[in-house]
Amino acid sequence: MTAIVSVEKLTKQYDGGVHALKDVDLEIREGEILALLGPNGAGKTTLIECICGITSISSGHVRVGGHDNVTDYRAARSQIGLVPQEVNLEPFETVWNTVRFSRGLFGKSGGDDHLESVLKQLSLWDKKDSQTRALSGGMKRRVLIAKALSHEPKVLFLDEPTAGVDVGLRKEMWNTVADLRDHGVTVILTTHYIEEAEAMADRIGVISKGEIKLVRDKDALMSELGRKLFIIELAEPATQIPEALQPFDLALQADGAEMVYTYDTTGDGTGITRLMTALSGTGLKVRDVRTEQSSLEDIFVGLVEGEGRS
Ligand SMILES: Nc1ncnc2c1ncn2[C@@H]1O[C@H](COP(=O)(O)OP(=O)(O)OP(=O)(O)O)[C@@H](O)[C@H]1O
Repeated sequence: MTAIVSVEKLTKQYDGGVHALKDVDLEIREGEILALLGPNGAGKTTLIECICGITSISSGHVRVGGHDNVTDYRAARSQIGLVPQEVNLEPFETVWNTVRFSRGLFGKSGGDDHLESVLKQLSLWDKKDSQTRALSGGMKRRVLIAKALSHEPKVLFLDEPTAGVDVGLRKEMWNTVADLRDHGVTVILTTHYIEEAEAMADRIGVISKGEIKLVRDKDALMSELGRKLFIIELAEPATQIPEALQPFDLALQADGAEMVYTYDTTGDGTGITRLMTALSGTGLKVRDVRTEQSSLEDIFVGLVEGEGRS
């Protein structure tokens, strides 16, 4: 694994005493999409701003592409593209001039080929001569991404890319980000939306009260959560699991009124047919059956319990 960003024991205490980040360790892999999920005030923006060098760090180290973002600030910063939460475009400027200007801010001249390929990749090439005020909301957000990619960074940060946008635009943004990843861009995004992390990320990091609670491959997390409960409500409560049902490892709940079978949705078969066949031979009468599933939301809520709303 190559780490493009490496965060070591990062602490941030704002003037006034807020301890926004506590001993954060994080490695971001080249080519991945990492979603940082956390409730309001968890420290997501502070973490991004510390990595990007916008906010000073209190202690610890951040390296971007091997460059320390304090002692080697310019080199570290040049590797980063940052897409802010707010759309902050010059309304009367053309798309082309907007991205050229951003590139110039990093002291880079030329690069028209790069800018052309970025605009094409983001489906903005036919809008290059349009003023930004004439663009749709989705296009404006894509211009922000084009600006952030104008100086050829290695890693792109998106701070809540879909905050306050409608469902259609949100899906459009998900597709754009997936496409960027397919073109080799490393993406770190922050979000409140669990379904957004689920839709886009290769890995998910959960941050709460300034601490990273967990960083896991999404697929591993999902397969862990892929467990489902098949609940059999009995007409008469049972005092024990009948011998014939022992292989199914059932649990009794609700004072024996329910038998619970846990199965893995990612496996080949659920085993429910075999269970029901075995059940019919026991003489137990079934009132009803239902299924329940644990979700990423359950885990998330468990991890950040007691904090602001997500
Ligand atoms: N400039 C600042 N000065 C003092 N405290 C700050 C400053 N910026 C953020 N904080 C505090 O640091 C903590 C983390 O805030 P941060 O904005 O990083 O969280 P967040 O996870 O991005 O939240 P949100 O999802 O609401 O944007 C909060 O308690 C916040 O009030």
